[in-house]
Amino acid sequence: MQLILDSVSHRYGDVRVLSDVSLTIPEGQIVCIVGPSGCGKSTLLRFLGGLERPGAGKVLQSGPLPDGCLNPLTYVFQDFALLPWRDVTGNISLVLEDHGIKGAKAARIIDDVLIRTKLSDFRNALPKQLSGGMKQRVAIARALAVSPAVMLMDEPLSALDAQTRELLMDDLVSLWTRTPFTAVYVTHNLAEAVRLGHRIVVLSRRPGTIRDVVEIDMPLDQRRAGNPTLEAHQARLWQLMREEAEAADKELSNV
Ligand SMILES: Nc1ncnc2c1ncn2[C@@H]1O[C@H](COP(=O)(O)OP(=O)(O)OP(=O)(O)O)[C@@H](O)[C@H]1O
Repeated sequence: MQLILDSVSHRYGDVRVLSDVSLTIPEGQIVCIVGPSGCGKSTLLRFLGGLERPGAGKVLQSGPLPDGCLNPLTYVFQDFALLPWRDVTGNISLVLEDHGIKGAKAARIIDDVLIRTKLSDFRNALPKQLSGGMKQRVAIARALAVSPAVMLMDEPLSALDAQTRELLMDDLVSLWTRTPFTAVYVTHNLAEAVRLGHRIVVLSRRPGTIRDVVEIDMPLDQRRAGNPTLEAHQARLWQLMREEAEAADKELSNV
């Protein structure tokens, strides 16, 4: 399934947040969204997920859902959003219980996502016993359990330290390489965007419009820190972001 934003604009009261954003999220790709603070990235994600409707324009879904899909769209948040009183298995089974899936069928799905996220040895751990990186793996496993058509990821690694972020990026790359998934990935971190994004959408300052779309056709599993092509993309993205961030800064200081 692919997601399409068609001329989406929105305002909250007097504040124009997004202006005429048209974008396609192709099946099997990770699309990163970057842009200065407050330009409407999370708002865009909420529109894509159907949590809110834009004031103008359309959000469309096209094409068939993946086999076994329980939720077409699922979120992964920065703060993990795990239930503290449920262990790893319990946190994952929750989303299956919502669909009446229990017993052997649930166990099969849970085993599969635990293997894919390297969590099999931690199935009985409570969230408080886990590091931040492991908690985010549980949140990713829970998202995968519903076989979503599109994962909507809002700064999923930004609460983690730099080393853990690296490890999680490696995990996301190997997850995608084994079974390509579709994701919209909001981040402030340009190194993350060039590592994980097949396509990187740069939004302008508020009201967010599409400033540029950068395509990177290097396979994810060949992208290494220090690669000159990636560094060139990152420098170009920073140039665009810098202009927008500086302009946004000036606007705020004039208020
Ligand atoms: N429910 C809401 N009601 C009123 N204003 C809102 C609401 N949600 C977001 N905003 C405003 O809309 C603008 C865009 O917010 P949004 O969170 O989408 O930006 P962002 O690009 O994700 O920001 P950041 O990078 O800081 O996370 C901000 O000015 C924010 O204060």
